[in-house]
Amino acid sequence: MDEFARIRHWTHGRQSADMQRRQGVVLGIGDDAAVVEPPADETEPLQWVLAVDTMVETVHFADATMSEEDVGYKALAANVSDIAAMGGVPRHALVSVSVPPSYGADRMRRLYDGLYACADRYGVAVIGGDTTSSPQHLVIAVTVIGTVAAGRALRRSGAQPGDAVFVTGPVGLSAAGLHWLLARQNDPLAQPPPEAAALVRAHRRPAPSVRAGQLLAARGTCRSLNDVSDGLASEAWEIAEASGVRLVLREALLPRSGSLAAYASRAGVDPLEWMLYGGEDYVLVGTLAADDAEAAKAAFAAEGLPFYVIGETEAGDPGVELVVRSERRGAEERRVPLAKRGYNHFGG
Ligand SMILES: Nc1ncnc2c1ncn2[C@@H]1O[C@H](COP(=O)(O)OP(=O)(O)OP(=O)(O)O)[C@@H](O)[C@H]1O
Ligand SMILES: Cc1ncc(C[n+]2csc(CCOP(=O)(O)O)c2C)c(N)n1
Ligand SMILES: [Mg+2]
Ligand SMILES: [Mg+2]
Ligand SMILES: [Mg+2]
Repeated sequence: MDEFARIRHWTHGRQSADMQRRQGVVLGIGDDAAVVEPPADETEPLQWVLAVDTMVETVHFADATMSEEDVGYKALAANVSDIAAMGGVPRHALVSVSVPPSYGADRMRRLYDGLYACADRYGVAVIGGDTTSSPQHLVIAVTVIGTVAAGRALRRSGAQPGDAVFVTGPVGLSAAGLHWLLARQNDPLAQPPPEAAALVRAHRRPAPSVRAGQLLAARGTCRSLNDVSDGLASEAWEIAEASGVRLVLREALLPRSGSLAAYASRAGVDPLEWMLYGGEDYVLVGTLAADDAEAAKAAFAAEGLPFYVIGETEAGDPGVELVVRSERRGAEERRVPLAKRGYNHFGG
């Protein structure tokens, strides 16, 4: 199959005309560029929210860690998560792939099966992309375009002293899943522990907090927001530096997953390492006015969504601290500074 036959094989007839129409698509895949109608919202004016993120074979995934479907799903989900982290509604996606000889047309078709599954899950219209060959590794870069009510986009920079710090889901599962997948690679006969399925799923099929981001944008009390790609500590540091505040996280308040605890104990690893520094969780971390924390939690619960208050902010030099969980009741609170560490493509 040549380049053009491949593109057709991967994308032709994959999304309903209805879904494309709902997102204002006038002209989708097939011309020099896509054409979309700006969405008309009857209640309030909108602004565009735009993001791009890339995944590279051997850096973000490998044959041992992800299926083709998983790669396509996660490439779009990671971008949808950036739109969620602004409080936006994801609408359109452009997909750029650089394809090595090891990925034939049918392997790529499976990648698009996963990508379209994610697109349908979040109501995103795939409207175009780009295709090149690659000498060795697969590279996929997805651009997502969304909207937010004008002036309501949630930034990293609005945290104020006295805010409550929250997360919209548990952290550390994806890193634990990756740990298991890499361990299995070295010992293919190893029996999966019972908790492996949940951890591997968290790694392969992240569930971006899109509805949560929208609820937060609509509340008007959320002052800062970020999504967790590089690890909770690193994203908390980004909020601290952008806002000029200190974030104080409490170990005892961090959501604990039974699967994570069980696997960490089996692997002889402190689960806190994965929770703080693992990354690829694609939950949201942010701050909101402390007096709205209880009501926000209730509003989330009413929609079946988790919301965990995990600490508070303080005035002072930007930084992140952890209040360590004490073994003894009534013991004096012990704080440790958290390193500005996490996944970083160039070390440091
Ligand atoms: N090569 C680049 N050229 C221009 N802007 C960039 C480039 N790389 C990143 N940015 C911008 O820098 C900011 C931070 O990007 P970054 O990729 O660190 O955030 P993220 O996408 O939330 O995190 P991650 O990529 O780890 O998931 C964004 O505004 C992004 O648009
Ligand atoms: C095979 C393999 N090795 C390592 C990792 C871990 N990893 C890669 S990128 C990243 C942070 C997010 O990326 P970005 O900052 O580019 O959004 C993490 C935690 C993986 N997923 N697969
Ligand atoms: Mg990025
Ligand atoms: Mg982000
Ligand atoms: Mg990153």
